[in-house]
Amino acid sequence: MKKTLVIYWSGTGNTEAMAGAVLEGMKAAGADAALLTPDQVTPASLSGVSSVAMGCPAMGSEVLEEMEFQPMFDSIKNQMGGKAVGLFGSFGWGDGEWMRSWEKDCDDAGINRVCDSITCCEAPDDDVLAACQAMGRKLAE
Ligand SMILES: Cc1cc2nc3c(=O)[nH]c(=O)nc-3n(C[C@H](O)[C@H](O)[C@H](O)COP(=O)(O)O)c2cc1C
Repeated sequence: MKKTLVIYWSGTGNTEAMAGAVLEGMKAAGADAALLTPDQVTPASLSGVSSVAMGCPAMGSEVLEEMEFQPMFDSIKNQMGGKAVGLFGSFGWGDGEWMRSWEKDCDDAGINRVCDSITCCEAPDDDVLAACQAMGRKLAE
């Protein structure tokens, strides 16, 4: 059974709803899948994990959430080699710049992004939740 993770930060629940749908997809595909917030992530969390979905909304000025998520991401980004990764998150008024920057940061760190990133404006609708479930299934393949 594949071991997978969803790691997310959410202030008002929009990215949390996306994370829940990714987790559902992983479980539906038979993975041993867990949902973690940044405070729950340690280097040991990644041990034996083959795929990781990470979710964070656009915060600050088109950046990741800076108090919890960004430090957690910085602490693990060099341990993601060999893992399949997907990114997701909600935004409000921008054009998705935060996600493009995050993708570049991942690519520069050699992280293997295997799915198109999923973004949505504010709360995810049914189509977005279905796409999140599909991301989870793909990461559990
Ligand atoms: C402090 C703060 C900064 C934000 N900065 C941005 C931003 O730079 N660009 C953007 O599109 N949305 C921005 N937003 C809007 C959030 O990304 C949006 O409300 C999102 O749905 C929140 O997701 P969450 O419910 O998972 O916390 C910001 C929201 C807050 C509270």
